[in-house]
Amino acid sequence: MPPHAPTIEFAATGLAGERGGEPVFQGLSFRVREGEALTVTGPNGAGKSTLLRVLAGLLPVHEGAVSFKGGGEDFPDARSACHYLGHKNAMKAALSVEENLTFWREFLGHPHLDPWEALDMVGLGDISHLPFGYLSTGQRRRAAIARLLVSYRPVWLLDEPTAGLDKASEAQFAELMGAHLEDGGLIVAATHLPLGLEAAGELKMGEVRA
Ligand SMILES: Nc1ncnc2c1ncn2[C@@H]1O[C@H](COP(=O)(O)OP(=O)(O)OP(=O)(O)O)[C@@H](O)[C@H]1O
Repeated sequence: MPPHAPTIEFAATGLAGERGGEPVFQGLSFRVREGEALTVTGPNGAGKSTLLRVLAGLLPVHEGAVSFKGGGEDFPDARSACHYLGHKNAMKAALSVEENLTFWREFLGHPHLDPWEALDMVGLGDISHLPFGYLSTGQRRRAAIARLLVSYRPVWLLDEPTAGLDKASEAQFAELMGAHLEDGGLIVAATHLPLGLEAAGELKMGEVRA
């Protein structure tokens, strides 16, 4: 990276989010810079998924702000800079795994790895021709993880990314996250499980509302 390149920074300031007109969290602030990871923890219903959806621009900011700096013309704001991996895998069951990734690569822009290359990285190279609907739960999650690799976005917002993965796939995903951080990306991940990210910061969310 050139010495004077701006530092990438993703931040929330005084953020509040709602669900169904009810407040879920408020007054939440954090800052994550390139190469850094933040894990979001808390009990069921604490608002982790709601927070990630607000950060991704999929739910409105009720109060406060989400900001992204240093992305230049390619990534002028938070919405354009974020990959969002939610609970659902966002793939069409009838299309092959490779066709799904080809669609996402074109849709999301900033093409990065070829679909076959990304599928190799998650250990699905041999079954890229199968309809997504034929895959096992863990294989589906790995295909969804490959989506992060076919299109480049500096911020990875991950909601329980390792749900359904076996130990070997968890370790493989930890390596992919590490490589993304080394490349100057950043990660915000909601999780109940350790993700194998060294030196990740932690944002603890509060108790479930009554
Ligand atoms: N569409 C919705 N309408 C109304 N309330 C909702 C809606 N979606 C979620 N909620 C409520 O918002 C609160 C936060 O839910 P959220 O899914 O963000 O929690 P979470 O911390 O991700 O939980 P988990 O650990 O179980 O995934 C919960 O009380 C939930 O019932």
